[in-house]
Amino acid sequence: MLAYEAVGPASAPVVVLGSSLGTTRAMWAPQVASLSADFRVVAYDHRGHGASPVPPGPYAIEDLGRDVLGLLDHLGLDRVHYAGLSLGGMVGMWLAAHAPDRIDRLALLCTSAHLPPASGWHDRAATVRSAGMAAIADAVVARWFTPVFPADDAAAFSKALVAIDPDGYASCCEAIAAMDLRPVLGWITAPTLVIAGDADPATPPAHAQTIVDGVGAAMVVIPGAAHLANVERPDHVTGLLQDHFA
Ligand SMILES: O=C(O)CC1=CCC(=O)O1
Repeated sequence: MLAYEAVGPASAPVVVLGSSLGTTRAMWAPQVASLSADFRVVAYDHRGHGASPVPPGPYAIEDLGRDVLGLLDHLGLDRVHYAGLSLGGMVGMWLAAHAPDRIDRLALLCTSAHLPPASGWHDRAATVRSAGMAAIADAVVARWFTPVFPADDAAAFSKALVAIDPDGYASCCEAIAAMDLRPVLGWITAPTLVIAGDADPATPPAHAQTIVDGVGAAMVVIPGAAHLANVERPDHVTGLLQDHFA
């Protein structure tokens, strides 16, 4: 069972939050306090991350999506809103396409339906398996925040990244390498909001546009945000999620 935390009124509509590769549910701290005033917020750790189990890899996005369906079943939740950033957004697209009866409204942040080249993900998986998470930390965190983001805060995210299990992280890299969700975007019927950071070098706004074109979604580009836009522009992102799920 995935590790999770649930905050907010037990009878309120549920918002499930899926985080990015190399982070835990703590990534959503800037949103949880505000969202939990009106929603039951369930933030979880992907398999291979945080306090969730690390089954043997490689993983597929479908595996991560079925983990979330298992969590919903465990919690007795038939239908929820879902917001996912990056890897969390990939899981959100899979869920909304393959389990449309379980997903009410969908928010996809700083994510992509297809993120080649696969060789880059296999190289990254091999690096962390042989040399550990510290070998990739500086390069990864440089894509998460713009240069004006406070260095101490970036260092805290780097420390959390280095604490992720290398096998779990590598197996999620392999899931991204094999992912191509473009053919199923048209299956998504949930009202969808796509959010991009204007300075995101990992999943730039062009990737968001592909999702918008495939789903028929609304799109917002956040100024002054790199990949972890919900951390760098917390109030803007929280407001968008509150409006979309209201
Ligand atoms: O780690 C990166 O390079 C950016 C990223 C891609 C998928 C994800 O969750 O983060």
